[in-house]
Amino acid sequence: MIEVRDLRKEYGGFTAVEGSTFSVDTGEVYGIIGPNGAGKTTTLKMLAGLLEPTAGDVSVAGHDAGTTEMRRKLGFLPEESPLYEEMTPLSYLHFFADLYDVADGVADRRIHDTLDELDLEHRDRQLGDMSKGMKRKVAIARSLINDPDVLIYDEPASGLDPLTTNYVIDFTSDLAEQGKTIVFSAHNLYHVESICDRIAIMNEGRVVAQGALEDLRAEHGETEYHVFTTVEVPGSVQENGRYRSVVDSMEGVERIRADAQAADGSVVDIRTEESSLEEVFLDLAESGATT
Ligand SMILES: Nc1ncnc2c1ncn2[C@@H]1O[C@H](COP(=O)(O)OP(=O)(O)OP(=O)(O)O)[C@@H](O)[C@H]1O
Repeated sequence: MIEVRDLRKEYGGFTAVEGSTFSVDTGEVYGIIGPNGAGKTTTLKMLAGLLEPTAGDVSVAGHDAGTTEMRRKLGFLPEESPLYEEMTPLSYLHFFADLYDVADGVADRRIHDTLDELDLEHRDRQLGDMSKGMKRKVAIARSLINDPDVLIYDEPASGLDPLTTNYVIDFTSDLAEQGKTIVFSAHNLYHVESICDRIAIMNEGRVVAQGALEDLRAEHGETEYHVFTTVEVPGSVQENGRYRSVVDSMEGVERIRADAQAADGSVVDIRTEESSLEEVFLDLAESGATT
């Protein structure tokens, strides 16, 4: 659905994005994470056809980025969505429906259905008088006005309280279940972990790792084995009447088993702990790894 090849963006002499190559399948949720300034917004804007790449290719649903055909298939949610403050949600959304040539009857139904799904109250209040969360919901409704196949969301839950954040993330996940293809950036790795099929980690303009979380963990993460024994073994700490040792390999587990047996004890429990996305991310960001 989305193909990105060798994408590069320079601002003046500064390279903000370099050599990005990835693809997103139909119905997939693809998360882009990375520290501040990694190039996420720049990448998303190029995907949405709002920023001309210095080099490289982007195609969305078979159309080049920026073409009218592509825009009709796409909904973009910017990181900050300035709305026309004097408009109400209804007048604002009808205005954009007109821009997309959505027939009046269809627009009416779509706007009300979407605002119902988003649980937006006070639809006749001016946008300038609405809370941040309400404004974000209106911006999300705007991204859906043309019933696009592809959604590009730049930090959809940025600056929202935890309740509204959960609402927006769940809503995004529901959109994916309805078959939309979604690319989004986020700073909250838990959200990315919970709803993304695949993830790209960006650092200093480059995609330094990408894949399903399990693959990223296998390639860049670590597995820790927490081994509980009935007796003290070298390196163990006492915990609730037993002893816990932490090792990073099965050989380590076998060594502890042998140590425990030699002290007339035994292994009573082994727990596996995988690196979280946060740990993989921090390792990659700190090592400045590149692909
Ligand atoms: N219009 C611009 N002119 C010059 N430099 C820019 C411009 N827009 C972005 N940059 C620079 O490009 C780099 C990437 O910025 P970008 O906004 O894409 O990062 P980001 O990963 O989205 O960051 P954040 O998480 O803080 O939103 C940064 O160093 C930024 O300062």
